[in-house]
Amino acid sequence: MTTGYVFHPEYLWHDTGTSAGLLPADPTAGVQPAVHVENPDAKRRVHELIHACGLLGELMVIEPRRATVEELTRVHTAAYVQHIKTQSDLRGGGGDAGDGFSPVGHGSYDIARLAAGGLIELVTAAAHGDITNGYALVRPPGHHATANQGMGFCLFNNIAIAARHAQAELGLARVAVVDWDAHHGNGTQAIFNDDPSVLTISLHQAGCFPPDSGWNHENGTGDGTGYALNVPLPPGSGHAAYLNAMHQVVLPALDRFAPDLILLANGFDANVFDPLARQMLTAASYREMTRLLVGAADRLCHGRLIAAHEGGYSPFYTPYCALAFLEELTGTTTHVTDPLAAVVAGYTAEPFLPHQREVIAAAAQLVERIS
Ligand SMILES: O=C(CCC1CCCC1)NO
Ligand SMILES: [Zn+2]
Repeated sequence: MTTGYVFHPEYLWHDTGTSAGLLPADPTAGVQPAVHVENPDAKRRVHELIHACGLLGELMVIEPRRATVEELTRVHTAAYVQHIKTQSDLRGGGGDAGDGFSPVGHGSYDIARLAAGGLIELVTAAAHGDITNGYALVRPPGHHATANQGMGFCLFNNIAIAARHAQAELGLARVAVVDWDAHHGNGTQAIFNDDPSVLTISLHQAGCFPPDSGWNHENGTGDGTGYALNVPLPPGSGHAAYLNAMHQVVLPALDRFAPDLILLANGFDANVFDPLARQMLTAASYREMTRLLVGAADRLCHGRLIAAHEGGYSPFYTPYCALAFLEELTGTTTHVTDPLAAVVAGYTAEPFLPHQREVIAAAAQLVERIS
């Protein structure tokens, strides 16, 4: 079993500026400049930990390439692609992808193409049997980007572009997208909303971002009815709720859909220390969730599970969540264990609460619409 790995220094050069964490600085309005929350640090530290603990040596490094405009426009409008390029050409950066929350630095167009191209190279390697599964540690993230709008730090929808490439070029007709980033995978859902060949399943903190998005009734439209599932978990949801959602919704949906490829929008921002959400997952939670997803991929599609890094903003804890994920993906262990496991042990003990059970049951009822 071989796990592919995509990383590139340019991903760290996507410049999100000195916005005050989330918003452009505005000193006269009292909005102080600050390093943007979607900055390279957490991702750099993930890569450094993978390297320092020796796991990098277990991975097949796959070189990314820049996605072509043709590959981008399988998902995005030509006008939007051009918008990102125009914003990226601004000397000194300061551009935005469309919602005021998604900085486009000088040169970010080519970096975002390299992120999407990294996913394309991984799914290609999996389709050719060169790797079983893989992980693309990319910036900028993608799962909020719709066909014509950047959103939530996302420029191009890396996962959606890879899904369309897999269908168009690699003969992988049925693609399942699981999104366990803390925020709703609205962009991916919108892109495939009327398409039964792509199943989207999003587990996220209810109503966190985008506002008023990712509710149970969002179940696909037209021919795609039944092929979008949402599990809007209440704030404070942790191990028990997420593992129940995996068992009651994600795995049964994947079994019914019988995908040729599983893509994972792999955000780690549902972790207990993340500044942009209020969930309580730990490295141990990600380990168990990954174990289940790897099992489903082995059962359904020759192990073909390709993950794209999305959110995850705690520079000190995200690396341990990512390492736990990668150890399960590769079927190996390293000498590094979560040094905060004892600190968060009580968090994982939170009970599975009725209001969480209700959300999961509502999503589980929709699974039978999948055929
Ligand atoms: O991690 C993210 C980005 C969420 C933020 C975007 C603006 C406020 C919350 N999306 O998955
Ligand atoms: Zn997120």
